[in-house]
Amino acid sequence: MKLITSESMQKLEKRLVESYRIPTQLLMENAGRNIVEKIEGIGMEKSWKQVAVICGPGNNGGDGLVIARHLNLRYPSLPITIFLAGNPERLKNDSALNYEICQRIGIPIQRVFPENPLGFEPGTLIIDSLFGTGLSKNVEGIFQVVIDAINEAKQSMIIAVDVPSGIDATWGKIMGRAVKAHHTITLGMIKRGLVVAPAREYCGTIHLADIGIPFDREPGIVPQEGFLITPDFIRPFLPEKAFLSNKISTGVVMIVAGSPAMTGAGLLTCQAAYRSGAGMVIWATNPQLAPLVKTSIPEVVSTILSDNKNSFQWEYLPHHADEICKAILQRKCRSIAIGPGLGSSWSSKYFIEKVIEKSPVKGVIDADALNAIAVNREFWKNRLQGWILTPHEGEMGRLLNRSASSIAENRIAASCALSQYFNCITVLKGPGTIVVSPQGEIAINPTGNPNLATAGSGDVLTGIIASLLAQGRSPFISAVTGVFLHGLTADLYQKQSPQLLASDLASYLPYAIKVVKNCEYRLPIVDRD
Ligand SMILES: NC(=O)C1=CN([C@@H]2O[C@H](COP(=O)(O)OP(=O)(O)OC[C@H]3O[C@@H](n4cnc5c(N)ncnc54)[C@H](O)[C@@H]3O)[C@@H](O)[C@H]2O)[C@@H](O)CC1
Ligand SMILES: Nc1ncnc2c1ncn2[C@@H]1O[C@H](COP(=O)(O)OP(=O)(O)O)[C@@H](O)[C@H]1O
Ligand SMILES: [K+]
Repeated sequence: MKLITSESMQKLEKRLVESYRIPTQLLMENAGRNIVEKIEGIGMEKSWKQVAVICGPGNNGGDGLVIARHLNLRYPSLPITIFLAGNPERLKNDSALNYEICQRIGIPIQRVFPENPLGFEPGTLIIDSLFGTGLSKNVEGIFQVVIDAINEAKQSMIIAVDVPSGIDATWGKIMGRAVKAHHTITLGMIKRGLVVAPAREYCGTIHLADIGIPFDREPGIVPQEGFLITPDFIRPFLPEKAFLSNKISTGVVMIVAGSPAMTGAGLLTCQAAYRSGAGMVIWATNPQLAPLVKTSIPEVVSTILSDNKNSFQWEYLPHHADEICKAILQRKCRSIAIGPGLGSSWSSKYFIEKVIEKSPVKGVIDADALNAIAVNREFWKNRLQGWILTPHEGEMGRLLNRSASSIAENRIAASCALSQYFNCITVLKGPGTIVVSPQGEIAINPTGNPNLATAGSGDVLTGIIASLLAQGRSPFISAVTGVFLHGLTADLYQKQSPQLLASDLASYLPYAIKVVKNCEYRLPIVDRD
């Protein structure tokens, strides 16, 4: 499902208004009335004491004025007040017209001044029409006061019109302050910034309302600025074993993960690779771990790396890289996953770099392997074409030589920067995982929940993506399909149990695959009814 930026939405509307000759007044009317219809589906079964429609200085405020009028028509006994933040004399065109209509109808309008701050009594339905896609700078002064008052309202429901005010609808940034809505009814198309963190948390449930423009009639003119991953999109790329397939033709994965202190990382990665359809999983393991591998996952084939004769504790050494490259060829591996639980010693860093440099196949670079790349980032610039990097914000910060908090502020921009720098596919993990290609394709994942914040869940993701790669999917498609399935597994599991372990995730994965295959899953965040 296509996502759109604020700039493109405004341009597109202008263009379609011209080509279809739909007056903008009609669009605002459609927007307001269709939003009222959605509001009726969402929140009118409760008997609200009053409705507060908070209107700002632009067209988003104009939508609010139309909403107030239609609510007033449908619920004549419900007290409705319009709170206007801004000077009514400076309202323009359609907003000015709707302001006048509301005045003439006699809907109470209260102008908001800094000296008489807003407060909402419990039981208020609040419609946030302060800012939409036209927000152009950080929210300050009276607007900040209004947003704080909305967020402090008790026993109320907050419904944001188009976007929660204070959100940058292109990048998903919080512009100083933002309304924390229970529902967001977005107009025409889903704005890209709504579905990524940190903004996603401010949107509540996202609904789509139409404004009377046939956006989908001319898909060619809607720019490619990102898409939301959907079950329909990933369905053709799910694991599928052909009638004549054998374990090699299905796909062989090489896993380079785990160490004596972090065995679980390797086990989870291997398990996830099998559960997502790989024909054979090879684990490059060390002599100390080999017996454990056999008992934990009997299906795993191990390539036992040579013993370190002179050292008490086994560790990864650069010459092990040659052994792995040899095994990749011998075993006909089609992808590699490297990183989880490898440790951060200098010898493991050299080893990791050597594997990535010499490996005959490409794949997923995660965890300790990301940190090894980060230490030598200038060397790796532009050299990771075809590889998939799966950092969380901390790892991404190290890779870009920036703080994790600056990554968190604008996750899409950071992901694009990483893909550009290393020429790689980027998977920035976290709520609303982002997948970006060096060509600028941007995919946002709607699945997943905070139960995934558990040790080892990233290792499972690495195994899934590497497995899909081995099954012949392209790197971008493997990443997109992998993050969706990983998050969906957690969402489905949550219905059965509030606690998720990474090993549950690996075991439950086939169920998520089945649910998508059988078209049994609908995205919960978008209500198209
Ligand atoms: N363009 C169209 O044809 C349609 C637009 N619609 C609505 O129009 C909205 C976009 O309208 P606008 O472009 O007028 O934008 P907004 O209504 O989001 O706000 C823009 C206004 O706010 C001011 N402003 C921006 N950031 C500010 C800040 N931080 N502090 C103080 N003032 C600030 C601007 O100077 C401008 O006056 C959409 O979100 C949607 O709700 C709908 O009515 C449907 C049709
Ligand atoms: N709050 C959250 N909401 C959704 N997904 C989350 C959340 N927290 C973590 N995740 C997901 O869980 C996984 C965690 O991976 P990672 O940080 O590498 O953990 P680990 O190294 O312990 O395996 C990622 O796929 C991430 O997207
Ligand atoms: K708004």
